[in-house]
Amino acid sequence: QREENPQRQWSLQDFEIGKPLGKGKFGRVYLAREIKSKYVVALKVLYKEQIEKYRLHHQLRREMEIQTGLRHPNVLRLYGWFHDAERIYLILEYAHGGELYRLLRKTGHLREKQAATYIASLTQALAYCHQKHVIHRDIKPENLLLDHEGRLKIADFGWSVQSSLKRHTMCGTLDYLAPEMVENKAHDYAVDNWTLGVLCYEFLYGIPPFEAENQKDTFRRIIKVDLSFPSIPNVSADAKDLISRLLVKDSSKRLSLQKILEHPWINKNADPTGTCPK
Ligand SMILES: CC(=O)NC[C@@H]1CCN(c2c(Cl)cnc3[nH]c(-c4cn(C)nc4C)nc23)C1
Repeated sequence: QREENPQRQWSLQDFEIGKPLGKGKFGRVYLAREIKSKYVVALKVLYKEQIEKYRLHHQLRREMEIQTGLRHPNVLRLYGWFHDAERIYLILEYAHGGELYRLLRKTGHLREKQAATYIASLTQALAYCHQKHVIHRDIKPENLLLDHEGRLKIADFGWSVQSSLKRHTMCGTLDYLAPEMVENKAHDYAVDNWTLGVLCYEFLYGIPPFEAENQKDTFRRIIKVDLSFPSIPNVSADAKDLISRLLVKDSSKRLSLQKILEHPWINKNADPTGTCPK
């Protein structure tokens, strides 16, 4: 049957391949340009044998169906895909600003206006995803990209799920896991709210809140919600208030996405255009 928006059949011959941009989960991502339109994209190349070996084709299919259907200024677009004998190619939006992670490592920590702007963008993107019944579950700085105007883009929906009922599968890296995921309990949308708290803390202090020497200690700190605020850098009381209302063990008591957007710290500091000029 015809697609919702008729995707023409792409092939490798339609693109000029540029420099490698980095490693995704199961393949490399290249800068590329569609020859006719000169449109610049990121081309994610995945090896079929890897996908089969790790039995990931259903997860990949889910990622592709989910990301193709999402249209939001803070969600990286998946324009289409094609394959050849050994590889699957995802035609992704190219984020000119690169990984937020690098910016964070370079600057150490973000200014409050910058951090609030990114948290507001992430919250709006998650509210959009949740109303489309999608839980990302893997929001971490490595999966956050920046466009040419410094606008945040959530990428890599590899672990996102079409949430019908509560999910039980383990996923994500340690620092960003909510207690109910660490304790392998049923979890739902509210895991993304917890992660927003972790990210907000990391944007402002440069380190995630429950960082520890090893996994066991990180797990223990998460389950205990062992949260403390360093005195350096000096962070506003409003910011700490928002973080404290997100890093709550009982997932039903975490601040809702709507309430985050109404929080005083967001209202005072977030740039409505999402770009937050220097
Ligand atoms: C979230 C994710 O999939 N990360 C792994 C891949 C690394 C490059 N990916 C990019 C993807 Cl999928 C899209 N756009 C990108 N832009 C860049 C980039 C730009 N600069 C200046 N430096 C970099 C790096 N990278 C991408 C994603």
